[in-house]
Amino acid sequence: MAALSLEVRAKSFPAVGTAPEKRVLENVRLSVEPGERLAIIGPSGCGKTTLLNIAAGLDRDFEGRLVRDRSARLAYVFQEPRLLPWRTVADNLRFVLFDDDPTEVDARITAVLAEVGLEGTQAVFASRLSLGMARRAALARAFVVRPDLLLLDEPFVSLDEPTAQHLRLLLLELLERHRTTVLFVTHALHEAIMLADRLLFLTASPARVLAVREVPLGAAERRDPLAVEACRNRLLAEEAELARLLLPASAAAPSPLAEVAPG
Ligand SMILES: Nc1ncnc2c1ncn2[C@@H]1O[C@H](COP(=O)(O)OP(=O)(O)OP(=O)(O)O)[C@@H](O)[C@H]1O
Repeated sequence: MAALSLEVRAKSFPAVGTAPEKRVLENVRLSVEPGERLAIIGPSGCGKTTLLNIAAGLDRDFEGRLVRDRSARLAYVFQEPRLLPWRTVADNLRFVLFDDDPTEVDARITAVLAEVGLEGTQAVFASRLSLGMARRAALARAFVVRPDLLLLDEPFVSLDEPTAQHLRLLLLELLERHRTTVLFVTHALHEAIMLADRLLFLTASPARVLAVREVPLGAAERRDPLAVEACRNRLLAEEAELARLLLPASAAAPSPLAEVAPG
């Protein structure tokens, strides 16, 4: 059985004031197998976050069907870290572990903070963290629940490229170590190639599925920026429609920096 199976026949946001009703998603189907990592890629504002919210069960106002094991533990890393600034790092993690044995909780928090490179920060208030550290803490809060299904919405947006790359490598390490099932959203094809097994491309709004492609890279190649770049260029060269979707018309030479800007 798939870890997640979703069919959105239609999703619209109702008219508000002078803004008319907006159709965002149309006939989008996807499924994620246990242990698989699926990336959703599409232009800014096409409906990626909306789709992720539906997959999470946060938005039930759509035509279609969501099938997910209700007993599966779900973690969601939002576009913004969404930490509670008045709580310490440890308390932010403790907040999502309320059902667990309190004697085990501290050890789990210490271990996961070490995994994300935040050892020794238990007592630091979240408001004191840099954005890079806050994003690490948000990853720690997701992994501390040992999720059966992890949803990520552009988890490295607004970071400088070296920091983002550092965190991508860290996330890849965590995903491989824990064999986590993942559904994640990004606008950056090189990030998707690095982290995902399969890529689902959405059209501009109202979003439909444009294409689904496997990522033919092994663990070592994912960590090699040149191999990722070559894979990306191959994909864009083979698929004219993807290139039109992801590259500005003026882009002469494909490069990660030429991709659509984050929203
Ligand atoms: N609650 C809402 N009410 C009305 N319109 C909304 C609402 N949430 C999102 N939208 C609109 O739906 C469309 C899709 O938004 P969504 O955030 O899902 O896109 P996205 O692909 O994730 O964008 P980005 O790449 O900028 O993160 C946008 O036009 C957005 O303005």
